[in-house]
Amino acid sequence: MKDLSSWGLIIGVTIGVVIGVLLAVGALFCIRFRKKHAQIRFSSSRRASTIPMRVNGVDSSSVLSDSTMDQESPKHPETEADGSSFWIEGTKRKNLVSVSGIPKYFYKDLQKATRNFTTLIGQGAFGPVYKAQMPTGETVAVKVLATNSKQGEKEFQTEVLLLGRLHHRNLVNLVGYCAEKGQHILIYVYMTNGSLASHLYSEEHEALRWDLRVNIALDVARGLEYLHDGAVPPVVHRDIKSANILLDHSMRARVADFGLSREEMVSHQASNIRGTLGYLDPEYVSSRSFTKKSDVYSFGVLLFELIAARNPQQGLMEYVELATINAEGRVGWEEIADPRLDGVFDISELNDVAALAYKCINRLSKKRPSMRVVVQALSQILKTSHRKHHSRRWLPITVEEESLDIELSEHQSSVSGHQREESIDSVSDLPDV
Ligand SMILES: Nc1ncnc2c1ncn2[C@@H]1O[C@H](COP(=O)(O)OP(=O)(O)OP(=O)(O)O)[C@@H](O)[C@H]1O
Repeated sequence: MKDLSSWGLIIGVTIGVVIGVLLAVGALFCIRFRKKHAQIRFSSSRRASTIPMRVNGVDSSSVLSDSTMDQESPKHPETEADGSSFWIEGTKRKNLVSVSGIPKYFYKDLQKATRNFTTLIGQGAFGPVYKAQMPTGETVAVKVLATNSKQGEKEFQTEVLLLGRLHHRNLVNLVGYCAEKGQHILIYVYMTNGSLASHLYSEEHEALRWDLRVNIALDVARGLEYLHDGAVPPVVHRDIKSANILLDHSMRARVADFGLSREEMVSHQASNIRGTLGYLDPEYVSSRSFTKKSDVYSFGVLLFELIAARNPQQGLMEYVELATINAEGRVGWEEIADPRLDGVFDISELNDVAALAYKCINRLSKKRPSMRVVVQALSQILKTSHRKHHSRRWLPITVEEESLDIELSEHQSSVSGHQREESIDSVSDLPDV
């Protein structure tokens, strides 16, 4: 009897253990299945919201000619962990982030911020641009896509997708967009000092000092270098011109309007040619194939614009060609210097910048330097200028000279703070023309 009850106990315990093990295995299986299911759901939603066009240009950027430190445009202090800014909190559409990670905004809030679209800054080929005062006090530029433009639809999609992945301190970064009520709107960082063109050609502004012009050239070169060599895949701007260079409160320059493909920009004289007359690479015009070197050509024209303050659509290049008869592209460029400079510039520095510009506008694209080499050359020019100013400190100088010197060195140190050691010594080391 005792034997029988102990057998019963053993059998009972064994059955209990078996059931327990089966329950544990079942529970484990359930947990693993749920985890896996959740993973599949997560990755498929990520796939749906991520367009595999490019990885973020910043994360994937290769080492550029100047330091990659602080390469990204300055982050707003109130930047969320996911990288999207919430400086227009309350205006930004809640829980809605676009496919490109650029925050989406309500139309009615933008309407309010632009006082019902009455704060017009200017009108571009893309549509009108308004200044907007956000509830947080932040000022932004709001570009409303012309609704009657078919091409505008494409531009809008291209720009939001592309710009969402491009960030650099020398680019006019996109900070938001709105796609509502048939309207397509792009929101950009506001550039207080307007376009470079307005500073070169409008009497409303004081003449730009020479040192500022060289700093602006370097800023633009860095922005372009990032587009060419830092972004993955590379971006060719296609419309580098002084109207597309915008200046912030401290006169630092940023490249605007990249990623646009406007039909309105098509020259009326040569069909299917995109860009702006006066800046167009002649090789592109004949071959119809636009390359990074076509941007380099337009940048060369921009450098001459900075030197001479002459509009490329009003004979700048003819003026340059005349100057080369004597200068052979190396010296004597001071003849074409902007009269508003009043002769206040270092002649050898101006000749170096002009010689660089001349190499950029070589008719043969393969003889033009890359933007990386251009950045190196301009950094070198600025470095030499900075050194000259420092060595002059040992000579007796006037009070005015001293204050100008301090101002310049402050500006230069903010520029050179993120430069790496250059690998070329002078402009003459560039590919020969
Ligand atoms: N982010 C910005 N901050 C301040 N002003 C801006 C900004 N973006 C554009 N603007 C100004 O708005 C006006 C229109 O600019 P937009 O870029 O649309 O055209 P554009 O460059 O003048 O001409 P196009 O479209 O033919 O290239 C210009 O005066 C420009 O300086």
